[in-house]
Amino acid sequence: MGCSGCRVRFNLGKAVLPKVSVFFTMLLVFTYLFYCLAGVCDSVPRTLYSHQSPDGDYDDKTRGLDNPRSQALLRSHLAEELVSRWNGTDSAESALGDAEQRGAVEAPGQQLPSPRQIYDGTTEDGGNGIPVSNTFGTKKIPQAIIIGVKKGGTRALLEFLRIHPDVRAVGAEPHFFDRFYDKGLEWYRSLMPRTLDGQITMEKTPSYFVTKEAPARVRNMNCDTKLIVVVRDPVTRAISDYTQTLSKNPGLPSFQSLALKNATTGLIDTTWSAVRIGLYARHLENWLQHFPLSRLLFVSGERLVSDPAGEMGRVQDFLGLKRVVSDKHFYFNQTKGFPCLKKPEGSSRPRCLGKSKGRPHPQIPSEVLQRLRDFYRPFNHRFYQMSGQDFGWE
Ligand SMILES: Nc1ncnc2c1ncn2[C@@H]1O[C@H](COP(=O)(O)OS(=O)(=O)O)[C@@H](OP(=O)(O)O)[C@H]1O
Repeated sequence: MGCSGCRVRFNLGKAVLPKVSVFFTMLLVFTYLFYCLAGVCDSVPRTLYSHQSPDGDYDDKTRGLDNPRSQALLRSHLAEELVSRWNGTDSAESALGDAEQRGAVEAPGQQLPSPRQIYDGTTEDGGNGIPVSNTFGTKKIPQAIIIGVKKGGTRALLEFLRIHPDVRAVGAEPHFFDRFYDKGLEWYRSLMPRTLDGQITMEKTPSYFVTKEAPARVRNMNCDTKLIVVVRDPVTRAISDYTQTLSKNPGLPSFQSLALKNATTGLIDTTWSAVRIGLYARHLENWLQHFPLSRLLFVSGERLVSDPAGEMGRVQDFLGLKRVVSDKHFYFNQTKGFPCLKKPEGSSRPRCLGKSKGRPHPQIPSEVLQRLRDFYRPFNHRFYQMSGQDFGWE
């Protein structure tokens, strides 16, 4: 009896099953299309999270994003993703480093990276190995910008900040306020990563600090923008700047022939950008025409190397962030001679910034160094007065 019943059902199934399965397939397809049209598919996490939870558990937890617990969870996953971004720094950094160097030698308007390339931090090969398809949150104009100085340690600061779960930043330098201002604010905003409530959007473009028009432009965007300047002894900074250009143009004249107008008189050539950028007091004057001092934070490039956690504490306070980035995130890499990020919990290996950061500098004759120190001294003192901080450069 049981057997015949089965047979009957089996026979019946044989005849009806194809139609039923077509019906259910169509039903599933239409339901899916309906949900997509209703916009639900857009909120489903894609590549960024799919690898984190193959069992689909993560999707269930993150669907209700207006729930603060879910947002916190998502932020912690973003933090993991950002830490792994640092861990991929060697490959990513060479692309970024190249992009930065290109920026130093190319005319404005050339090699404009696409918004997606800028967001990924890969302006050339597009392949830094970071899955970025975060579809949560909204793109906002930055609330805080690292405006300078070139070769001050701006990349290190940005990368240290990026491990903070409440910071989201563009990988490469957008150069909006100096080169691409005519693209408009919407273009600029489109370059930004998406942020959730409570997260800060940031970017770094060190040339803003020395761009005459930049302060008024940033103020027009938002007069409450927080501005961070990483400053470094202007003599070392100039040599670092020269070293970068030399790495691209091995035939470059010597540092001293570029720094001095006349070797006999020892007159400094202030038209050389490597020298001019170090006149911090002059550039700061320009910014103070448009922003109160309280909107600016000066980070010591030297202390960012000798005490990264200490400087990061100040930066996080200034940005109104919880002090998440601390001592436990850093270790000093003897081979590189710089602080690097430790292995973050549950993530992969420790990483340092790439080869273009922390390069050996050429030897400069001591009398040229002395001449430059004498030249910068009054400007440095003026800068200490204006900023209310003594950076101890001598
Ligand atoms: N943790 C860590 N690792 C490596 N390098 C570090 C770090 N902290 C600060 N620095 C210093 O950063 C200098 C490069 O500065 P920037 O990143 O501002 O350069 S750039 O303007 O973006 O090209 C770079 O300059 P050079 O030493 O001349 O290469 C470094 O001295």
